Amino acid sequence: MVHSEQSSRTFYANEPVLSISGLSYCYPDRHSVLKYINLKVWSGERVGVIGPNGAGKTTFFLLSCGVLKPTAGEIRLFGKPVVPGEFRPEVGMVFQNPNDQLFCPSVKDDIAFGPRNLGQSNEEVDARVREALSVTGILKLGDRPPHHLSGGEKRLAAIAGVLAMHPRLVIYDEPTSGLDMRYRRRLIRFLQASSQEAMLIASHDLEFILEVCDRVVLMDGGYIIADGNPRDILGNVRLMEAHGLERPHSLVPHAEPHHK
Ligand SMILES: Nc1ncnc2c1ncn2[C@@H]1O[C@H](COP(=O)(O)OP(=O)(O)OP(=O)(O)O)[C@@H](O)[C@H]1O
Repeated sequence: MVHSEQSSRTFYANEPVLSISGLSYCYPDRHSVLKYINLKVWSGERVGVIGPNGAGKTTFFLLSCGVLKPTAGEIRLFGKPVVPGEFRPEVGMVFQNPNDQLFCPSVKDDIAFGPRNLGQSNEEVDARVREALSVTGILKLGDRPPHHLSGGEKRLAAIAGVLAMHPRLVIYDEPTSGLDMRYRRRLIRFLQASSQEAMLIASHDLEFILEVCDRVVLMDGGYIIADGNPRDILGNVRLMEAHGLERPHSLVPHAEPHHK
């Protein structure tokens, strides 16, 4: 495995946010999709998870938040084992398709749904809804029906719904898919400014990963192939090409000679 200790930020924490050891998973109709994964995510880290189609990224996320049950191995969130099916408000997942997450008559109701189910008071629920609308920059959308929103607006509404739960780990699956340049840029700024929670972000948009993440994990064939500094991993042409990926354009040296 390629490993780089270098990171653009320093983290201070005794206990990992997420600790995964010996994690393996097989879908009922398939041989193994994840093979003995070990990983620790620390407080405040923004970890990009990259890899070709079918590498196992989404499966890994569904296991991390207790939607799927590991075939082998252990997952701990803040030191406590993840029990499949058990609700853990410390972790929130933003699904690839926001339609999977939005189901209430208004955006505000959707955002309120989680905190209300946590048993928060009406005042606290209202405060969290306002805060989530504000940090995601969608205050004007609060009263709109989610199914009338554009794809980009829906994505921000789905993120707001997750943030209203005050999670300490947020998992984003392909957050830029379907976003135009303006919404993509808004999302980048928002994620760069988010320092409270740790993040796991799967994306094929490698320029986005470079802008947002301070650590990258490269997965392929159910294995973690590399784990380290985003520029070291994404700039490693041989490594990237060996796993069906391309070095992002912004990491191509300007002085590189043209091939004839
Ligand atoms: N419900 C399922 N039942 C059986 N096999 C599945 C199921 N979901 C995913 N798989 C298989 O597991 C493997 C990993 O899929 P997964 O969605 O985790 O990959 P991924 O890295 O997220 O891919 P992508 O980048 O295309 O989203 C793939 O071969 C996929 O076909």
